[in-house]
Amino acid sequence: MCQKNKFKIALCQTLVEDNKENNIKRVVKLIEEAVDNGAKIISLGEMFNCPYRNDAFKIYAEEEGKSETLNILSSIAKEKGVYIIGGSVPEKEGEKYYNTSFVFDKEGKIVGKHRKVHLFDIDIKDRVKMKESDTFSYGKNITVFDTQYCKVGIAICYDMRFPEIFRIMVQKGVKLIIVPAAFNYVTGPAHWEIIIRGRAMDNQVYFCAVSPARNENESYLAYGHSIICDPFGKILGELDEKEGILYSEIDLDYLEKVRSELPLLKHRRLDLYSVNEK
Ligand SMILES: NC(=O)CC(=O)C(=O)O
Repeated sequence: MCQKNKFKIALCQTLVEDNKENNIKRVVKLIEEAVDNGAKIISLGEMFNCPYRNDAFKIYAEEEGKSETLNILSSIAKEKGVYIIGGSVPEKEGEKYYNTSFVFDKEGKIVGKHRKVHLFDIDIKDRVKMKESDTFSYGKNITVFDTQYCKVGIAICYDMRFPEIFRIMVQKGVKLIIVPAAFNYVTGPAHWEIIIRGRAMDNQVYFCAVSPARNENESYLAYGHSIICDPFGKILGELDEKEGILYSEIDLDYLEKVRSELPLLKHRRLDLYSVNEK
């Protein structure tokens, strides 16, 4: 029996190739396996149906309401009675494109939609270059939604580097944060784990980051290493770079214990923190 304050989460780290149908087939297979293993909230990685390349985003983009990918996720969420965090997909709306995560509840309804708010425009010389803003427009919202278990916050990849949005999520009552993300072979080893442990520990939340698996035939080499960290900053599990599913129990009683024993959120000096920054 699933208690409301303890439940199993599954992070599906799938390989992404230049073939949408195959990408979706892989995702469906792993979601079904996660359901069979008792997961109640299941998340996919950033760009799970499309290679992480500017020249692919517009070709793979779909519109909400007419999207084959979203229809499939909605049907499985409903059929299996689970929440699905639909990683992210290239979304088209009018003339604009977004890197968007759609969230489905147990009835298959969209209950959350996050458009990446910080676009990944970087140039680490001779190693990794990406300019998402060549294709995507900026999202404008911080995204939280309710589940039967707790409030959940969603961000996408590069958003993870900006701590302000997670503190706002926590002020809104979030206890679990899920970030579909595709760090790479350079920034992953350097920053992935330290960011995730820091965000989990400062905000005293469960923090999950879900990557695609690494595809050595692609130009962008994803880091993989999907990970779950508890509210004390302890890593509960981490994959390597290959396809797989990471499971963990989320224990909201433990979260309350951490918050009451080490009351960081209560000890904040809100009178000191505001700055007029341009
Ligand atoms: N891919 C991203 O959006 C971010 C990333 O790889 C990083 O911040 O590093």
